[in-house]
Amino acid sequence: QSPLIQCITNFVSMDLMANTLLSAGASPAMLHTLEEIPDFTPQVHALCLNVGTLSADWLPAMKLAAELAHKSGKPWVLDPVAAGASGFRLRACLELVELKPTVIRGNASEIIALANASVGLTKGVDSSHESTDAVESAKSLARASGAIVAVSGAVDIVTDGKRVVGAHNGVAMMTKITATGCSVTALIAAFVAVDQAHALEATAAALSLFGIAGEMGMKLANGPASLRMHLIDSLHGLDEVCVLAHVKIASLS
Ligand SMILES: Nc1ncnc2c1ncn2[C@@H]1O[C@H](COP(=O)(O)OP(=O)(O)O)[C@@H](O)[C@H]1O
Ligand SMILES: Cc1ncsc1CCOP(=O)(O)O
Ligand SMILES: [Mg+2]
Repeated sequence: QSPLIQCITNFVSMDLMANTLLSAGASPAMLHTLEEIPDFTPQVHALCLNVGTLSADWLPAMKLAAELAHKSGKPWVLDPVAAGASGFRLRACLELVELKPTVIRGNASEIIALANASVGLTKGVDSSHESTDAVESAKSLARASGAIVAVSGAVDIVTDGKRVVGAHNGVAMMTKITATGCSVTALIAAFVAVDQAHALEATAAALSLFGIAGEMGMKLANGPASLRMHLIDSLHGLDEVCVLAHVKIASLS
């Protein structure tokens, strides 16, 4: 279906995120100017908001885009990068959560910070927790927000507040490439755009597929830089037979 995905994202991630969407068959558009949002956002199939390099002047565009997506029945996905790193960032993330994201995807430390509304000891954009440490936080955030919540890590956890699913694909080397988390959030937006009625399943499938591409890519890679290239090539080359042979999604609840 090649869904059109609007991404308002951090400067670090723009290239890898756009290439991830293209290699998966979606159409990325990195449009973030406030003046363009009223014309453009109602036309997209899904929206991805990412606060990685947030500054105050970007926030009104993010909020307007989220409101328009919600109003026009389009899914939108939030990546609360480094949510617990500062009061400014945490407040911005909490305000965005109020605007009804379809999915929230973060690493474990981000989901714990958001669920507890707490600023604290952080490693910035990286996680200092395992995804399994964040299951209860993810469930309570899902219940409080109405969003599907995904926690990435060695096991990617996806919950709607009741059901909990684990996607077990991926390789640890993916954490050594900047913006893989951002990019899988955008991939989730593309998957949810195609199957909005099954947002939990679409989220788990996107995480699993990205992980499978990482596993395939790792067979050809020598380190993070070559994995970045082979991850994109592998994502582009995935077919149904390969996905069905490697997908590892299991119920955890
Ligand atoms: N230990 C791991 N083993 C396998 N895959 C991992 C591991 N840690 C993270 N990943 C994968 O790397 C990608 C980025 O996740 P993560 O590093 O948690 O996000 P972020 O970059 O936002 O912190 C995801 O696809 C995730 O499944
Ligand atoms: C390094 C960095 N700094 C601000 S945003 C960003 C990218 C984070 O990407 P990811 O969360 O996917 O690791
Ligand atoms: Mg991240």
